[in-house]
Amino acid sequence: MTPTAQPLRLLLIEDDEDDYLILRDLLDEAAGLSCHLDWVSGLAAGKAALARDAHDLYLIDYRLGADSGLELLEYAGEAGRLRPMILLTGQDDTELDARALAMGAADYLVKGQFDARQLGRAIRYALERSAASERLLQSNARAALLQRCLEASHNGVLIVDAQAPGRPVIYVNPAFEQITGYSAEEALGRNCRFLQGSETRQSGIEEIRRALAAQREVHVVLRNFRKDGSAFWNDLYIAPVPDERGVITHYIGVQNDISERKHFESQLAYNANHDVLTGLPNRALMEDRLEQGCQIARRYQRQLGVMLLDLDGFKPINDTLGHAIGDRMLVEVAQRLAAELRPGDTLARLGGDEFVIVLPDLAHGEDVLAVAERLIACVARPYRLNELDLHVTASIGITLSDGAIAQPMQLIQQADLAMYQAKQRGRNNYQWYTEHLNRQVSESMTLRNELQKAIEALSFELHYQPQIDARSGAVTGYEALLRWPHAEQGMISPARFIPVAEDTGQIIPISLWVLARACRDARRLQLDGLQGGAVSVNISAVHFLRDNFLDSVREALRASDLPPRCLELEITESVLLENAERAIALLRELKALGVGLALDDFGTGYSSLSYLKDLPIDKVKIDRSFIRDLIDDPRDAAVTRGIISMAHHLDLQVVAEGVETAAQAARLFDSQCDVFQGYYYARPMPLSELEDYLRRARPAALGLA
Ligand SMILES: Nc1nc2c(ncn2[C@@H]2O[C@H](COP(=O)(O)O[C@H]3[C@@H](O)[C@H](n4cnc5c(=O)[nH]c(N)nc54)O[C@@H]3COP(=O)(O)O)[C@@H](O)[C@H]2O)c(=O)[nH]1
Repeated sequence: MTPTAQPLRLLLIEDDEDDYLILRDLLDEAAGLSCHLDWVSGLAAGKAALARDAHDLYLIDYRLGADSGLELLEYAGEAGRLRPMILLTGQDDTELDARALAMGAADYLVKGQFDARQLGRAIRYALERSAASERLLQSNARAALLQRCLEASHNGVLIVDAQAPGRPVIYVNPAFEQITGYSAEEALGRNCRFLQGSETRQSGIEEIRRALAAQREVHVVLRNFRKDGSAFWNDLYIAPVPDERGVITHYIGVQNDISERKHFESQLAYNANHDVLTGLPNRALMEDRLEQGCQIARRYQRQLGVMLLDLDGFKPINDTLGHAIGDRMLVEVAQRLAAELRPGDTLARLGGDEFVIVLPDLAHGEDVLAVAERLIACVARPYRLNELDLHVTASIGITLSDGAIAQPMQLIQQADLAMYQAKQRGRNNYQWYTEHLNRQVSESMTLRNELQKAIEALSFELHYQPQIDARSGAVTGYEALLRWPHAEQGMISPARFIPVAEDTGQIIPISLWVLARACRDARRLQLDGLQGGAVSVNISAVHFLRDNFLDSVREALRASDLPPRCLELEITESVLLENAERAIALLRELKALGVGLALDDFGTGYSSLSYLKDLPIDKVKIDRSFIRDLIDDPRDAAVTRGIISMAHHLDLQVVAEGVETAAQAARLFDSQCDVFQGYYYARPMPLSELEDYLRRARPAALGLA
């Protein structure tokens, strides 16, 4: 009986008041029973009281007028009332006793045959039995709920008997069956080792053994095997289950198949280190391999070779045929390169069409050359993609190390410099990194910085070199030549800084300044009454190909008020390289504007004669490399004559550059060359000197006619 401070509340359902009074007196006498007795009479009042459920125990008389107390037992049973009920009768009837107990009565007492002590004991027993069965019911309900939870769980659960020999499995839930493929019948009675397959030496298993020995819980991830032999990652939590005395009687294991998560994690780890397109190591993994390579080279006194390979001609394929084709080509390049390397080598893709090759174990540094040659050859084979034969080549920069380098990534920078050099040297070749190359690059960096300061301070000058008419000796024009007076290095040649400026884009402000200054100076000469003809300005292909080049010419003319016919633009064949049609269209617009056009350095570089007839130019300038050996080398003389003849047939004037001697001038004159320019006549000079020169110039003194 639950100990309570409150007296028990009892209800007597009885028609006879005398019986109520007798019972009340007996209860008062019953030792150890503190209770309060209520009384109702009749079946209806009894049902109502049962429905209210306000009492701890009911004493029900068998005879309720014409009704039977058994009806109340039945009613309570149907209503799910669980309070103990004791049936009281006037006579001892075994059959009635049995029926009453079957219908849920806790006891059966015959009126007049029990005393206070017996009544008290009957009530106590009834209450205790009722409490016990209520506890049992609750416990059964809880057990049923736990069972349902285990059955519904997505986690596999197994219970092991810790006391039985071999610790057999005594329970597995359906999720366990589903994860492992073993049915409960197949799993029960066995030790869990059957899930380990042959992998019994996993560190997790050791950990489980230690935990079980120490009787503590453990969480491990094991590689287990399903019934069909396939492996799965088992995220397993095992806890010891003690009984009331603290003795471990069972172990419960909760397991989860985390194979998918493991796969995803390893995919993530793979992706973090590999290029998704080609599957090659990416920059991160390459860095790692590079460091390892340096360690190997140091430890075993070997050479480490690092190559940076960049494809030539990949961009136009990618841009014109689309990225799908470009991607397929990159994959094929990766496969071809990989096939040329040894297992210990690393081929990585840095992005775009750039690959790194790390050769960590070279006996001789030169061994890298054979590899480079193989790589160049394999890349150059045609690619059959979308029924097209496509071609790319490779430029490779190579550097070597003995591994003693604090920052291995510097090797990539070195290889990059060498690769850039390979590009400059016509592509489809390899170049070594050298200290000299390094110096060149760092000089070029310094030059860039200084050039920027010069641009900002406008510390350039223009010198002018006269051009002489071969027949009359008159000055027909003068070429503007840029000069950069440097505080420490003196006059820096444009041949040195213009290529750097073209690379960096610094050529644009420089070129705009030259154009504006040349137009302004030419206009000043005109206003001073000096007849020098047109001023020729060298135009970099980088500037020429800018969208607003035409506007910048117009602006220079407008700002200086120079008539367009007094300006001549010298372009080189390189302007035609990228987009010849666009370049020719632009030349036509310039022509329409009224400026003169000359093709500079003719005979060098691209020199495709087919386009020459379409160019709206006025002049070609024979490169001074032909003039230099004109007298001694009959081939140069022949080329020069050929150029002059061809130009005349196309109605173009010919200017010879770099005329240094009278003999050269005479030979050129004989070959019908129209205009001479060179030190023989005058060196490039500042504007003030040009003014004097033009004042002094006498056609008869200069001409050969
Ligand atoms: N985009 C621009 N390029 C420019 C500009 N100014 C010059 N340049 C180009 O730089 C290159 C080197 O020019 P420079 O050192 O000025 O040399 C020129 C002449 O000084 C030189 N020359 C002239 N006569 C002789 C000679 O008899 N012998 C000899 N050894 N050299 C001589 O030739 C250069 C002229 O070249 P070109 O332009 O091809 O007529 C040079 O490529 C310049 O074009 C500029 O403002 N913008």
